[in-house]
Amino acid sequence: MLNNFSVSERKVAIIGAGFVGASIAYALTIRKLAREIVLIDIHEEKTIGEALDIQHGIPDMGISSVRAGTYADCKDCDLIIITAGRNRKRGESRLDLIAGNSAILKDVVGQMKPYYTKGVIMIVSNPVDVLVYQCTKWMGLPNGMVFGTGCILDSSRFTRLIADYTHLNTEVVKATIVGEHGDAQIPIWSRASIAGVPLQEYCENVGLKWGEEIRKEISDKVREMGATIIKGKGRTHYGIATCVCYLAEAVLNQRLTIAPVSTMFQGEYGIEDVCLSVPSIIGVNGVEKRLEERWAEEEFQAFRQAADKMKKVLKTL
Ligand SMILES: NC(=O)C1=CN([C@@H]2O[C@H](COP(=O)(O)OP(=O)(O)OC[C@H]3O[C@@H](n4cnc5c(N)ncnc54)[C@H](O)[C@@H]3O)[C@@H](O)[C@H]2O)C=CC1
Ligand SMILES: CC(=O)C(=O)O
Repeated sequence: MLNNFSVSERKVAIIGAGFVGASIAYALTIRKLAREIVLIDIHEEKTIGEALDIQHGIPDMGISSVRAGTYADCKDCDLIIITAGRNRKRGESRLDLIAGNSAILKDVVGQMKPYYTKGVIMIVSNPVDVLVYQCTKWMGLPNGMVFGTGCILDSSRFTRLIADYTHLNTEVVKATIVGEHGDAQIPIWSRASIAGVPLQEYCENVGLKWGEEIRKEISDKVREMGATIIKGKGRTHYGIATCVCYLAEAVLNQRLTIAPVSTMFQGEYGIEDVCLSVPSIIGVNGVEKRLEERWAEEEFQAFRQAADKMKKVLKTL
């Protein structure tokens, strides 16, 4: 399965040209990751404006053709990114968005599906784990071809906070959040490392204070980070745009990577019929495999609780 490569035309559709969709289009362009980017949104005039604005960058800094389009442009896309949907307001949780954004996703999938011929579908809209579940069921594609950005953004925040605490560059920190992109997220402290050295051992080595109090402070900050940013500026979009670029590179350039993204479980960790994030191998077919890692017992327990919580949420749909 991992060797099932095909030549990608690097055509990307982004459905939802709001802050997140436009930031993704901009980031993909300056990273030169796509040959063609089509923005699709119910607000046609705004979408044309976003596409023109991105197209007018210095040519040497971006080679994509960026334009506003329609659902017919989803034909032959290598990657379709869904960002349509409302953002949470101050004080709301991501799960408060279910009814509204699920209806929007239904509309989007209903309009996109007749034109879908191939390619991976990446969900960004919230609540991402719930919407990945619905889109997976509605599209009926092989497992992993629909996936959500899930906990990649949380893991990026986690990595940043550990790097800040240890005064190191983020590149040497390896740290992952799994579970829900939401309150039931789980930091996998048992496997967090600095250049391959377990985090606790590293801190002892360099004489940095370490223990439950510091772990809790960092975990709480990561869980609240989305809300903290929303309190400040009303939304988040730059962080997720770079995460999407990273994942798009794996799909479009067949650059296999491992990241904690959300897909439909099929018995891994004894869990099925629910979408959550675990470190997964990502390539041209989306999620090729969910890795089953050896976490600490309390991390497994928290993960199983996250799955139970998500199953209860799915029953309300
Ligand atoms: N997964 C993650 O880590 C993150 C997810 N998000 C989520 O991304 C979503 C988008 O956020 P923003 O771009 O800030 O919101 P926004 O309000 O700026 O943009 C949403 C866009 O969706 C469009 N839209 C609404 N209904 C549509 C439909 N039926 N068909 C096509 N387009 C439609 C709107 O016209 C609008 O342009 C939200 O659900 C937000 O919570 C945001 C940041 C991080
Ligand atoms: C909006 C959101 O889901 C986040 O920034 O985490």
